[in-house]
Amino acid sequence: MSLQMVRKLMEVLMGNLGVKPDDSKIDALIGFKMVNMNFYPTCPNPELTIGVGRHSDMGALTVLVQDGIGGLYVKLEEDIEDVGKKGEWMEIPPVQGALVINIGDTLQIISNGKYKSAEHRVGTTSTKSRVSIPIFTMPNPTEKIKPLPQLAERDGGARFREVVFQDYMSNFFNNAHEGKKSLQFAQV
Ligand SMILES: O=C(O)CCC(=O)C(=O)O
Ligand SMILES: [Fe+2]
Repeated sequence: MSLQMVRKLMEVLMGNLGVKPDDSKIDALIGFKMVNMNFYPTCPNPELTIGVGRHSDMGALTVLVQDGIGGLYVKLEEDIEDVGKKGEWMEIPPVQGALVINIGDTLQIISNGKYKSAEHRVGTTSTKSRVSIPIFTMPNPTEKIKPLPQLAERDGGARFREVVFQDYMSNFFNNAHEGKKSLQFAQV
């Protein structure tokens, strides 16, 4: 997936909220990219071992390539028929050729909470090792992020304060991950 497609996706997601940030704003929100390569070796005691603890990603959108092993779980934000109840963990089954797109904290902040960042975790298995490659698109470190003014106005107030992304990132990396606690840094 090219950055072009992530930009398009951002435009669609913003369009659904009835806002149209200009191209330079969108580019500033996704302009900083990082690729991780995760290897989860087989684990003799998967029930005692965490692959990645529960967290949300800090950027705008994460594009994730996973192999065929599985082990990525996302927490349901609300009841979904035939899928599960709010608060339950749902495995995101690997689908050949498919990418997983995660919403990150930045998108939650700029949408004034309309989009929720996905809380997720990774489990391990005793029989197969796993590889995943997330591509994180994030705001430029000097970018100030806050709810888009049009949305804050419509909602009768901003639910998040303005933060410089660099500071958000420091807070994210300097504290142990505990679900979506990272977002509290930007809460008003
Ligand atoms: O391995 C995965 O599927 C996800 C990894 C992850 O959540 C992360 O690197 O932020
Ligand atoms: Fe993640």
